[in-house]
Amino acid sequence: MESLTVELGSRSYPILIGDGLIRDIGEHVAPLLKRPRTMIVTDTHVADHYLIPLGTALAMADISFSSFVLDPGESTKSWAGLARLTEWLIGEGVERGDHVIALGGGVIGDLVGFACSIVKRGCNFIQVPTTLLAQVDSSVGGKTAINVPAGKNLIGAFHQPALVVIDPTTLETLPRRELGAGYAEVVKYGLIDDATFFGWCEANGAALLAGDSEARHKAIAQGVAAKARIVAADERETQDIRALLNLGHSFGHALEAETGYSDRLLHGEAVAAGMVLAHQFSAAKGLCTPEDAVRVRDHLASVDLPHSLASAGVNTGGAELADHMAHDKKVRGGKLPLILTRGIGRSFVTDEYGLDAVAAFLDGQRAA
Ligand SMILES: NC(=O)c1ccc[n+]([C@@H]2O[C@H](COP(=O)([O-])OP(=O)(O)OC[C@H]3O[C@@H](n4cnc5c(N)ncnc54)[C@H](O)[C@@H]3O)[C@@H](O)[C@H]2O)c1
Ligand SMILES: O=C(O)C(=O)C[C@@H](O)[C@H](O)[C@H](O)COP(=O)(O)O
Ligand SMILES: [Zn+2]
Repeated sequence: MESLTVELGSRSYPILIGDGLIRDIGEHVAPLLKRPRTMIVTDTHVADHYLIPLGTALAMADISFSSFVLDPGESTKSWAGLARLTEWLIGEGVERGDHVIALGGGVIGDLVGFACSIVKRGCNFIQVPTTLLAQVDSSVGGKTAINVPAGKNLIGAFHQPALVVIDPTTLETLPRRELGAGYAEVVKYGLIDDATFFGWCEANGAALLAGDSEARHKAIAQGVAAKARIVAADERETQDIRALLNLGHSFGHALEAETGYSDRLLHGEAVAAGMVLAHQFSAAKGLCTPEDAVRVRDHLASVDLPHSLASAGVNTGGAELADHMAHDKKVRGGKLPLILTRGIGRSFVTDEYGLDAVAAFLDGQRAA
């Protein structure tokens, strides 16, 4: 088992990574609990595979539990999902000192984290991520949220988990399309500030997606370490450091809004197309070379991820897409900071370009 810490002073927490860890989770959870009781929240797909193993591991550590199983998919990350979950937690008699377990992908993690930030003005939660996306990204860092019609994650809170337990073997049951969506967030770490890791992705991405456990392990360990480092440096995204984790997201969230947060375009798929657009926009402004943008597009295309407006299934005008972007949480003084790049692994934040420029660029991409 590997262990690293998200260094946040009194709110620091460990991330444990190990094959089969879900079956030994009791020994890691028990020391945190004020009473030998917990609540597991998951979705139907994940419950089919992992609710019994997790429950058995807790029972072996003399921890009693109840469980709540939600519908899978992005629509659960909503006011309705939040209402159902918070009412269930209160009905279960959740106490502030309790630790609720979020077992699942980013949807369950974001929803449970947000519910735990507000129920009884805050209780603890533990992330047990079961998608590649959640293992390399969403389970760490404490961004919690639901979606609303105006935009992605617009209602939420920063609320850090008390523990993250990553069992990479859970990815063996994850559908290939979901694995690909998570892979986009893996590639993101290379594009932010680690050109060597992007090169590793080009060489090893296909093997990872075909089930190579060594490649999977390297990607998770590398991704989670990068995320822990960035979150520790700028927990609340106030210093243009954590904002780098939004590479591809201003464009991507607009694509998700356009496709109705539906199965038509998964979050990671939207991020893949968004990262290509961010590189193409940077190239159009002379910030990076056209070859850099081509390299990013070609790699994402080679693993069957969306890499253009057309392959993301979006044919909307630039102005409408830019309207979605105006709701971005990073907007300050009416300006949207964009994550652009000076080359592979050289991303930076700038508010030099207005939404008009973005809209005109997107119209050009639509026609391309
Ligand atoms: N908080 C953050 O920092 C952060 C970071 C990135 C993404 N996100 C959010 O995460 C969400 C996307 O998360 P996701 O990609 O994990 O999707 P998800 O949670 O919807 O899970 C994807 C699908 O896979 C199923 N599934 C999960 N684990 C499985 C397993 N091991 N075996 C079989 N099926 C399994 C789920 O039931 C679901 O149908 C988005 O809402 C996005 O905004 C948050
Ligand atoms: O943890 C972060 O910070 C991220 O930006 C990670 C992103 O992958 C994630 O999708 C995040 O939810 C997007 O940021 P948001 O602030 O727009 O919700
Ligand atoms: Zn994301």
